Amino acid sequence: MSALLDTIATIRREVCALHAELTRYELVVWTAGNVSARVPGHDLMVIKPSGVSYDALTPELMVVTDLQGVPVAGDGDGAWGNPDLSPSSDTAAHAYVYRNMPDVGGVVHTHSTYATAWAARGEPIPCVLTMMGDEFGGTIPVGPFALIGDDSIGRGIVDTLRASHSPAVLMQNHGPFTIGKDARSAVKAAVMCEEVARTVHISRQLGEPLPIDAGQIESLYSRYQNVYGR
Ligand SMILES: O=C(CO)[C@@H](O)[C@H](O)COP(=O)(O)O
Repeated sequence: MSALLDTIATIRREVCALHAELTRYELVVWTAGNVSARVPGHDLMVIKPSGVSYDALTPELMVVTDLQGVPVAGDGDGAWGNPDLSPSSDTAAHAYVYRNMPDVGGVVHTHSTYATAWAARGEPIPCVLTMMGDEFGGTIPVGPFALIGDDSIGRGIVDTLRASHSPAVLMQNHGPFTIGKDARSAVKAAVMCEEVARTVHISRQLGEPLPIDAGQIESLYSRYQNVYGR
């Protein structure tokens, strides 16, 4: 049990710290965005509390839930988190992803401006930048319109991302959700998603961006995923 408590304490620190990246890269306003991480080897996840300012977040305020999104009380000494706080309102979507994508260790949701502008139009972001080939392996897809409150958003994320290399999906009229092998990777995908959404939008103001050949996209993706940074 103490090994699990140590693991949860570490993940709470990581998840808390990663929320500072959302503000650093200006991906969120007010409290509208969230990071979660799976607790490896357990049917548990750690996510931010709902409606708490980013600058007020501390590791102790992170909420531990099961993979149905239900907060867990732990051993009653408060070591698993503050039982008085509700988990993020997007918890059900994060939990659905963890239940259905076993290799995913982190999930991020933002309403970052340019990516959400594409989502509002329901338009996938075409792969016209080498950075997109590297990180997304092609187009960033659009997921269905879905309301918060049940598994609809999670199902839309999983169904869309299973059919794609992309770790990012633009949920229609809502905003981006990103996944990664861990929470840091999912945050990186959220940062990259906003960056390419902005660049492709600006490019379009100048004319029609040039497509990249599918074979070249595969080469970019393969090098970046398997060689870059090793
Ligand atoms: O999209 C929405 C609400 O429509 C959410 O992303 C919330 O804005 C997230 O807030 P928290 O519950 O995580 O504080």
